[in-house]
Amino acid sequence: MNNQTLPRAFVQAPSTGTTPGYMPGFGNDFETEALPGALPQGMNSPQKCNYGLYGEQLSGTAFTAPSHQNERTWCYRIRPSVKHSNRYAKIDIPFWKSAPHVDPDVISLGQYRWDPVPHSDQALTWVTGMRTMTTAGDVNTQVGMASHVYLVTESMVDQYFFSADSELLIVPQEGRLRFCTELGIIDLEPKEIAIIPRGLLYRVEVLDGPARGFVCENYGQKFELPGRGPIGANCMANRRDFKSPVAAYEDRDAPSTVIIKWCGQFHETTIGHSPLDVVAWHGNYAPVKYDLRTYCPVGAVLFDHPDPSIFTVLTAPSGVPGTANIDFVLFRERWMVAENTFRPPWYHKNIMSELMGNIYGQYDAKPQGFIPGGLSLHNMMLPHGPDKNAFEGASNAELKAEKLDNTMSFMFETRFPQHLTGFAANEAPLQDDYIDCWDEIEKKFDGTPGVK
Ligand SMILES: O=C(O)Cc1cc(O)ccc1O
Ligand SMILES: [Fe+2]
Repeated sequence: MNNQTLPRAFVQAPSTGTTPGYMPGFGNDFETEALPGALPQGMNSPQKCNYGLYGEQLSGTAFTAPSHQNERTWCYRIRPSVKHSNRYAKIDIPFWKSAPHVDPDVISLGQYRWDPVPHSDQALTWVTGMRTMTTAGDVNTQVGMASHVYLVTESMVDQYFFSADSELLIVPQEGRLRFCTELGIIDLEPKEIAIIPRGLLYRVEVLDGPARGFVCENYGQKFELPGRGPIGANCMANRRDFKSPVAAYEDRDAPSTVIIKWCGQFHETTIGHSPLDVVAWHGNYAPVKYDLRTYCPVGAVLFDHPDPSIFTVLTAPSGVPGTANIDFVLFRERWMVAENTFRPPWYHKNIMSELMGNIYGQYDAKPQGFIPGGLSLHNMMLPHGPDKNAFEGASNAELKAEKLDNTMSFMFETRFPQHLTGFAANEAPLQDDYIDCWDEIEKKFDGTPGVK
């Protein structure tokens, strides 16, 4: 056994605890071991690893990616992941779709809004309970995204999953889930988000169900923190508020299945043990969670309404500077103080496609109809903005300092048009009358000067 001294920042995993342990930071180079001395020091590939562990690298970026973007993690595990007992067989997961997926019978051009997708009496896991609402781009060329609603009632038992296609940004709206991953355990509840990286194996357990939420499946370059520009080094999302799990492993022999999403298709193989057998790891490619209540919004302090990019929590670049594959934007509680200003979002058409979800409360541009658990889609270049009531209310409101309270909605905004799935168009509770919310907007112009 190798008796090296543990580094100062070392975090010990709880071997049995019910509360997972976390390490703060976003994209840090972490190191963590569940057994003392399991992590080699000063090198990655000793001739023999301590405890008889196998060393294995998980690369999240090309080997040659620029160093500030290069991400990989070294795992020290009971068995190498290549040990599975049969070839991959295709399986059908009918409601989880991938781009390109253009249903010829569905019209994606339009302003759309949905009530919360209801639970059914079906037992659904993280994999079978995924309901794709929209797809954008192309999973094979690694551009674009899909948006999903998850409806989960059952824990995965001796079943594991990974997506080779994507990282998943998870936004819970109801219920609590536990993500038991190769790199440790993340518990997740509403007002928090998590990112599960591409290729990382995990099992999802229901802590408090049924669970519902939203997922942004990112086919492209990883989410990162947006540059703050002149805002400086603080506010918006701060790195220390992101938490990655400490190492936690299972040494359990049980016939199990591994489901793999690969190029938009699902496959299964069998394995004789829990693959969550990483005893120690170090690196910067890791799952992470973040409490949205720690997001520090920056906004207008005198007049006008800035572009919503001011509320970007995370951005996934597309290769075109400043034009994201996906921005994840948060509309949370904040003070409204702008003078002589129409304070809610303005009317607009946007080259980017905006999918929104309501986590809780009321959204200022749509005081009615956009309810917690609900979604809306304003696709590429389609006009939208405040409904009639929001417009009249905000145009006539006394402009004192006002706290927008009890509000948390978000947007997955992508440079690619989003195509509705058949599920979104025909099975999910689409509000047929959504566009009527702008019906009553009247012409005020009569050719005479003056405020109307
Ligand atoms: O359409 C929406 O409600 C999202 C949005 C909010 C905002 O403050 C400005 C622009 C925008 O697209
Ligand atoms: Fe918008």
